[in-house]
Amino acid sequence: MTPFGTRLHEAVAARGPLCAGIDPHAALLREWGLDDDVAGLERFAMTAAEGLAPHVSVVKPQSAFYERFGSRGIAVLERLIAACRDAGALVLLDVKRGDIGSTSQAYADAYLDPASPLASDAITASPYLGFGSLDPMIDTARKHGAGVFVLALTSNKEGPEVQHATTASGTTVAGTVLDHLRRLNADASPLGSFGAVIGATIGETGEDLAFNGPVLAPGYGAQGGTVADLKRIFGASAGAVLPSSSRELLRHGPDAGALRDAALRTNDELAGLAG
Ligand SMILES: O=c1ccn([C@@H]2O[C@H](COP(=O)(O)O)[C@@H](O)[C@H]2O)c(=O)[nH]1
Repeated sequence: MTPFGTRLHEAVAARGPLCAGIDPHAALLREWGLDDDVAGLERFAMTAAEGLAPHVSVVKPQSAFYERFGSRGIAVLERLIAACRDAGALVLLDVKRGDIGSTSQAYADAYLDPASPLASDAITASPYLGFGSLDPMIDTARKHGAGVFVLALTSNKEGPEVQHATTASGTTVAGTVLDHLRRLNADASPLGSFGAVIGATIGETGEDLAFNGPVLAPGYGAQGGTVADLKRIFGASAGAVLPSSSRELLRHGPDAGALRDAALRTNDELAGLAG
C-alpha cells in the first residue's frame, strides 16, 4: 500500500493544500434551511461532499457533529466518508482519540483498518496519555498506508496551558510530540505519514516545526487565521501544511456549486504558501 504521506503529497500537488472541514453545526443546518435532525444531517453532509470532495485534496469531517445523532448519525458519517473517497478526496477523520494502548488498538481498528465501515485515510489523535500509547494507531496506519495527525499546538486559546508546559527532560510537551513525529518520519520521502496539528492562530513558540511530516492547520478562516499567519508560523515548512477551514467554507452552502467555487477560491489564495 502506498504510504499516506506519498498519497497526500500527490493529492496536494494535484488539488492544492486546502483541507475542507465538513462540520454540520446546528446553526449551519438552520442557515441552509435544514432541520436539525438526521435527514438534515444527511442532506448537509452529501451536499458538502458533492460541492467539495471532487475539488480538494483532503476533507475533514468532525466526528462529534455526527455522533450527536447516535447510530444514525454515525451511519451518515460512514456514507460521507465513502462518498468523499469515491470523489477522489483523502478523508482525514477528526476524532482526536487517545487512550491506553489496548484501547488505542480498538480505535485504530475502527478508523484505520480498511475493513471497517468508518475506514479513513487518516485520523487525528491525542497524545496526552503519553505518545507511546498511540503506538497501535501508528503501527496500524503503517500497515494500511494510513496517516495519524497528533495534537501538538492546537488552535484554541486554552492549549498553551498543557502544550507549552515543560517536561522532566526540559523539552515542552509540544516539542516532545514534534520530536516523536520527527523520529517516525525520519526515513520517509517525499513526506512522512505522521502529522502534527498546529493551529493557524498560534503565536510565537520557539519550537522547531520541521519534522518531515504534514501539518493540519485548523483555525484558518472562522477562527481568524490568515495566509500571512500561515507564512509567519511555518515559514519554509509551509509546503507541508494543510490549512483547514470548516465554517468559513460551509457558510457558502447549500448550493453545491457555490461550495465548489469557495473551495477553489480558497486554494487560489493558498497557492503562494509553498513558495
Ligand atoms: O487545534 C484544533 C484542532 C482541531 N480543530 C477542529 O478544526 C475544525 C475548525 O473549524 P472552523 O469552523 O474552521 O473553526 C473543527 O472541526 C475543530 O474541532 C480546531 O479547530 N483546532
